Formats: sequence, C-alpha cells, structure tokens
Amino acid sequence: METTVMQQLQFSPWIHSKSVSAKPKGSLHFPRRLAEQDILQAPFSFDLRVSRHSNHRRTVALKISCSYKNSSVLESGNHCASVDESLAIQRKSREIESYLNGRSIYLVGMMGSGKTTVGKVLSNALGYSFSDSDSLVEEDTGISVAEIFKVYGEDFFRERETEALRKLSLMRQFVISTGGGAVTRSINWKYMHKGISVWLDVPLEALVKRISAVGTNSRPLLHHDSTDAYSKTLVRLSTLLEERGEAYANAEVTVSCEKIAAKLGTKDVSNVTPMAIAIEALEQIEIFLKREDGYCAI
Ligand SMILES: Nc1ncnc2c1ncn2[C@@H]1O[C@H](COP(=O)(O)OP(=O)(O)OP(=O)(O)O)[C@@H](O)[C@H]1O
Ligand SMILES: O=C(O)C1=C[C@@H](O)[C@@H](O)[C@H](O)C1
Repeated sequence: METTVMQQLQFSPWIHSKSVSAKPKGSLHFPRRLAEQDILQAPFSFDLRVSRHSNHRRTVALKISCSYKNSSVLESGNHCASVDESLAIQRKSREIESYLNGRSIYLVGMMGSGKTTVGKVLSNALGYSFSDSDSLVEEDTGISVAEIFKVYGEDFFRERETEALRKLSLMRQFVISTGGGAVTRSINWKYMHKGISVWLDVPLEALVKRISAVGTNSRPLLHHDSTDAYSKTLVRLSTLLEERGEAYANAEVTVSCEKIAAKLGTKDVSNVTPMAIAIEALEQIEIFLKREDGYCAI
C-alpha cells in the first residue's frame, strides 16, 4: 500500500522579525518502524504559502508531503502559529530559563491529550531535546508498544516504561512525553519529580474525537474491532480517566484546555492550538517555579 505523509508547519518569525534569534525548527514524522533506507527513497514535495489574516496576523505555512510504499500509517499535522504566538513563546521561554535551570519537563495526560504534539513545540521553544517514553521502550525492546502488550502483557510493558523513565530522569534539558499510564506507578513519580511534571488536562469528548480520527491501532488499551469507533473509544477512555484522574492531578503543574478556551472566549476546545497550550504550559510552569523559589510579586 502506498501512503502519504503530510506535515504542515508554520514558520514565520524568521521571515519577518529580526528580534527572534532562534529559528523555529520543524520535523517530519515517520511511522516508528520505517527503515532508514525507505525514508531516503521517499520522494518529497514542498509547498510554501503565505496567508494574511484580517487582524494583521501573518502566517507562513510550509507543507511537506512524502509518499512511500509498504506502510499503512498516515500521519498528518497542521501546526499553525501566528507571528504573535511565536514571539510570545520565545519571550516566555527566555523568561523562565533561569528559573528552570535545565530541569526537564515531563508531560503527563491521557492518550491523545497532545503530549507529543505540544511537547515538540515546547522543546523547540526552550531549545530542549524531545523524547517519548513509549518510543524509548520500543527502541529498547525492538517491537512496538502494541506488540509488547499482545505478546508480553501490560505488566511487562509497565516495567519497561519505568526503566525508560529512570534513564530519562538522568538527563537534563529534555521535554518528555510520557505514556498515558505512567502516572499509575509511584516509582515513576520518583523519576518524574527530578524535573517538572505538567498535566495536559483535555476534556474527554475532545480526546475521543482526536483518537477516533487517527484510529486505535497503536493504542492497545483502546483497540477494538472497527465498528462504532467513537462510542467504544468513549467508554474505554472514560473508564481510564475515572481511574486515573487523581493520579494526573499529582502533577506539579496543570494545563487546562477548557481554561485556555475560556480565555479565548470560546467553550470549544478544538479551537485551542498546540501553540496556545504550549504558551499556557510555560506560563503555569513560571508560576510554579516562582512560587517554589519563594518569589513574591508586589
Ligand atoms: N491542540 C490540539 N488540537 C487538535 N488536535 C490535536 C491537538 N493536540 C494534538 N492533537 C492531535 O491529537 C492526536 C493525538 O496527539 P498526540 O499524539 O500529541 O497525543 P499524545 O498525548 O502524545 O497521545 P498518546 O499518549 O496516545 O501517544 C494527534 O492526531 C494530534 O495531531
Ligand atoms: O494510557 C495508557 O495506559 C497507555 C498509553 C500509551 O501512551 C502507551 O504507553 C500504552 O499504550 C498505554
């Protein structure tokens, strides 16, 4: 089967603003087990498009497309940021740099809460490396998370996940997307507390919509036969969320998509972009760090 990978990245400050020193970077993501040779043989195409918006915002989208054979995975993304947002995240990153002092950020949250998507925005802004504990487990074992669950069971996966977090806890200057269930083991918190833990709190309905859109093949705890994907995902996710709600709330910082939506004057969290979530995450991290530092605003 031939599959197309499309990733749309929004670049703007490096075209219009001299005040931004770090150039935004983007990356194109491939299915986890695609061989390097296959990637090299894949034809790419690029499309750069400038858009002007009614409120004087300018955005420049770089769309990268690529086709390759023997894969059934489709990944696509549309990561848009206005000039204002790009400047805001750069400014906020610089502001918290000295408080952060190289500590890593651990993103926790349900499957589909955006840990990977928002994590990459954050790591770019902070000049940190990005890592994903699920990918680390896959690299260590040589098989996918779905296969680990199928062949060895969940307990084996949880052991490997803890080992991945232990290794990550030895690193600095990382943004880490943790597995959705990492919060359920207390030993994992011991490792995550080496850095700052941030819960991406996304309402259940939004999670279900996102996951139903991309499918459950890579998410063994949600996987089901193909019929009625929305309601099956809803039931399973709501059970997990009920079981884990308190565990997520252990995070030092909470980023609520509903609160961001409310600030934007909407109730619809689907209007809240990964960039807006990343900016709110940095603001909440700043509040936490200043409180920890005994800082008192006058
Ligand atoms: N703010 C957002 N608005 C709309 N869609 C989003 C947003 N953030 C992420 N998504 C989409 O939701 C899906 C899940 O996002 P992502 O993979 O980042 O979540 P995750 O928390 O890492 O999931 P998992 O733990 O299951 O790997 C992706 O298709 C992504 O493009
Ligand atoms: O929520 C969970 O328990 C999981 C989430 C994924 O990130 C993987 O870690 C795995 O599929 C289990």
